[in-house]
Amino acid sequence: MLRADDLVFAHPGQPASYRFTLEAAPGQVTAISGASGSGKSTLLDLLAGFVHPASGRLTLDGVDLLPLAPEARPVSLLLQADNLFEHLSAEENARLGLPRGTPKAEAQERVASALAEVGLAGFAGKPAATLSGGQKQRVALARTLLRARAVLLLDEPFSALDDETRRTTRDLVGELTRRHGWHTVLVSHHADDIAALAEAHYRIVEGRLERV
Ligand SMILES: Nc1ncnc2c1ncn2[C@@H]1O[C@H](COP(=O)(O)OP(=O)(O)OP(=O)(O)O)[C@@H](O)[C@H]1O
Repeated sequence: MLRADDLVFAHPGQPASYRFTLEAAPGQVTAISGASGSGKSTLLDLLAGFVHPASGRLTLDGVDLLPLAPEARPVSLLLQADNLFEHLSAEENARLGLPRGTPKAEAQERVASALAEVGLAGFAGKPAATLSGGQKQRVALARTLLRARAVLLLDEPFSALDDETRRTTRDLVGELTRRHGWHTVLVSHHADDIAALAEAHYRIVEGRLERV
């Protein structure tokens, strides 16, 4: 279980502070909604370690995450767009999820398997710049698979996609979350995405997370 207990944070120069408490279970999508400017990205930044709370606790299965730098946290982050290096191929982008020094043959096999799992077998050599928005998100998910981190943070990951692609990409996120036991935290202001995907839903109101 990913748990945030009373994480207190204020942006420099802002008088009001946030106080976030939430639980995100493995194999489930936990949705976060809230008005523009309510603090959704700030919450993800706290979970990822890009900003530090003044007080509170953040644990994954009892392990304290707060002392860990962002790259040492068991956390992957997927944004609305711009998740890939455009000049690299699908395969090269996905491979960035593997530890440096992974033997070449093993890396090729694991990248091919991850691309197949996200429905992109046959796309390995394509430059990212030539992929559609949905295909790019799938490559980013393949990289996340290879990273094998227990927490996946998604910041409006379907917003740049057309309706049909958003449904299939959304279904894929749900499948991968269940299959790999990810603690997936989805920031979205789309009620239909939340209804289709999330087992739990919090809304940010006046700096607090309210269970919906
Ligand atoms: N680095 C910063 N310094 C000061 N204030 C900031 C900083 N980053 C964000 N804020 C402010 O904190 C508040 C919350 O911002 P945040 O980006 O977390 O909201 P959000 O809910 O993700 O909004 P949106 O839905 O519009 O993306 C906003 O009022 C924003 O202006």
